[in-house]
Amino acid sequence: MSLISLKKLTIGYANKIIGADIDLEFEEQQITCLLGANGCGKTTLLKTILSILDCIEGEIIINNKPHHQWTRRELAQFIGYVPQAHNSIFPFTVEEVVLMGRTAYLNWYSSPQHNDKKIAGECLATLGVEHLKYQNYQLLSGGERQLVLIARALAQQPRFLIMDEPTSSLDFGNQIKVLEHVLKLKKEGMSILLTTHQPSHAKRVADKIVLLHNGKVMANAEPMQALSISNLAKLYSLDQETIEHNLRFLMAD
Ligand SMILES: Nc1ncnc2c1ncn2[C@@H]1O[C@H](COP(=O)(O)OP(=O)(O)OP(=O)(O)O)[C@@H](O)[C@H]1O
Repeated sequence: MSLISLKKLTIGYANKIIGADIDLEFEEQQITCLLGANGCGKTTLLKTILSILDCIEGEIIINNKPHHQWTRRELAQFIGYVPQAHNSIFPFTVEEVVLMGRTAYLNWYSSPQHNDKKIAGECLATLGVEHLKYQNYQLLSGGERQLVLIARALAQQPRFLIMDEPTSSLDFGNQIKVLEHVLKLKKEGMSILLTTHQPSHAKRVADKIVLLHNGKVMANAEPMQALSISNLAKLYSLDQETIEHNLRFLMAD
């Protein structure tokens, strides 16, 4: 079953179209990886699905309901979001940042309860960063922040998880831990859409790979088919020999 459908979507900003004619289906309990060159519009697409940005044309159907019929609260319970790691303006503790993931389940007048704190603690423990709980989020390293933002999205307990370059600041061990965790979440029933600049990461976890190029979906297929040498060469504007030569060193097989 398709959890999210994008129909003839045009995405972008005022006076600036970034992508058009985007037709995609995100299935239940599947991992989709979105790849494309810097600036091709991956984050713009994610933010449009999340209703952070309005779509210029077309339609987004979420769980059989047009996205404009969803309230912010309903959407936050359905879709979790891991943005690219960023600084916080206020000196929140790590626990407070993760508890923000529980906001969708709180009334406007209520503060997080014991159960919310328990869930936040469990999410931090799952990612191996429970020891950071009372630290100032602003003082964490980029990789630590990234793990905390994943914990915050897990605290949302969403059905669909959107992750924008979730492994970009992580050391090799934590990259593997996050990829393993993504596979575990899928096993538990979650659907995931993530962007990455690492074809090997996409190959490791994806059921389906979407390549975004020049504002269009260039490929939407199973990993082996999507990650062909000719597709990668076109996507990253390199010749096929250079891609082939380097993949021998960079990919596992
Ligand atoms: N608020 C904005 N207003 C106008 N243009 C923007 C805005 N935000 C981003 N852009 C432009 O939209 C284009 C797509 O940006 P986007 O962040 O979606 O790319 P991306 O594929 O996620 O890039 P990267 O891989 O480098 O993170 C870029 O040319 C960027 O400069």
